[in-house]
Amino acid sequence: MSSHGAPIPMISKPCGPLTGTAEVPGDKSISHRSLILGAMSVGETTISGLLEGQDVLDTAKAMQAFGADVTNHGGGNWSVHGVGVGGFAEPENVIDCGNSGTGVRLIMGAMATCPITVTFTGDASLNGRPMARVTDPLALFGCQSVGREGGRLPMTLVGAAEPIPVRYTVPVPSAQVKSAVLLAGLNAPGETVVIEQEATRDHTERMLAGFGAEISTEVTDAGRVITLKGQPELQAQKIDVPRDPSSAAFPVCAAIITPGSDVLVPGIGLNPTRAGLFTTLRDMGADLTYENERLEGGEPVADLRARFSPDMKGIDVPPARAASMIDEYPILSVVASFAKGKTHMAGVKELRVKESDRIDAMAVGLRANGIAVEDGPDWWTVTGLGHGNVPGGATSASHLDHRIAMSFLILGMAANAPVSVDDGGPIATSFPIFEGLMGGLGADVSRT
Ligand SMILES: O=C(O)C1=C[C@@H](OP(=O)(O)O)[C@@H](O)[C@H](O)C1
Ligand SMILES: C=C(OP(=O)(O)O)C(=O)O
Repeated sequence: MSSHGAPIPMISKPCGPLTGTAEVPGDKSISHRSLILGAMSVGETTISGLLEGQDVLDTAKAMQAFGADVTNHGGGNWSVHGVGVGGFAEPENVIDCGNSGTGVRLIMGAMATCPITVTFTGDASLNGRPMARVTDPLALFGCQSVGREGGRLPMTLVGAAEPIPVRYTVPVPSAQVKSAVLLAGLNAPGETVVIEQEATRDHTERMLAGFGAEISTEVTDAGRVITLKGQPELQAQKIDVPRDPSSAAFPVCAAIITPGSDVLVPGIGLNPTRAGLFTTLRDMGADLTYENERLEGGEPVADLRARFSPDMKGIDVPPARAASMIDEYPILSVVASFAKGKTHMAGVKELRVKESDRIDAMAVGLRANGIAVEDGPDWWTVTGLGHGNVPGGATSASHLDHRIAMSFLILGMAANAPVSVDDGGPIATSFPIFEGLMGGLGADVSRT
């Protein structure tokens, strides 16, 4: 992939209606957790529908380096023979998590209460992202760390030989921080308690319960209080990874902005901690319906039907919804460009510390394509021009950020002139079949 290699410039040209069925790959968050929890279990965990994006492949490789037996059986079917809670061996080499914040932060948590020393690194994007948000709470367990200035990778962690349990209030809305603390708590005696003021994606809690840990969540005035009993024996599971709502966002939004489109995106999880974008699109007046609503593995799932929506209006996106759509703001800003009026997005400071500063990356790129964007430290406003009025025509920098690259390529499908990105390589981290899938619906996306 190009975050370690040559850039892959790409172009997206205005296209006719997008039609057909878009089967998006497995959920990235659940795929990482399946491999990590499988590696911390006793017995063989089998996984179907694993996302085979580079982020997840890097986590698979890491689990192998910690002593788990990870096997790819083909067709998205994988198995992990775990080493049990506290059973991680010391890797012989540096752990390279590539572009993945989820991978590195969850793995740091998982090793922090094992008596091993591990050095972590990543690509230029990951090595610029803040890690103190994870190493600060891990220090409370007794895990030491030393990294570059500002708590950046490469970084070495010395796991606690005699970990103590922790009570920790997460200071930023982050499922990665919450999950790192919970995974560290697995190998500490007694109860580890994590308090989050804003609800973030709850896959770690749900999956830990599925693997047999004693974990409970109480909703209080202080927020969600999550209590985990340490040192359980996790039991291997059979996991069927659902399709990723964050990937579904791209064909859904493409259909909404491209004249004449009608696209079905089947089997998408509507866990309320993930589905904020779809609510927002409906609030803007998008023609997005949920068909065949059902429960799968205890989670709400539906087939999404997205149709061209010429009459959308800009809205104020409620800040309380931010955590449930945090990865979807870049593509929402593209849809907002085709709505009439201003879309205001506030309470989104976290966007500045993702694979790129996503507010800045989108603001600069949208302006170059003829859209007015204002921004401040934790907010931005996009002034939509309505359908048929978005100029396009520019080449944008993707900053080693898959969501920025995909968002601009979707913009090009409905703008008046083609839109290019300097590097589509990072798309392989989360959505390796993006180009073929969008092409199959009728989009004109290619490498230049
Ligand atoms: O826990 C996870 O799987 C993720 C949490 C979010 O990050 P933060 O926890 O930093 O908000 C999200 O942006 C990321 O894509 C996946
Ligand atoms: C923020 C993201 O991922 P990560 O933090 O795992 O790099 C993302 O996929 O949008």
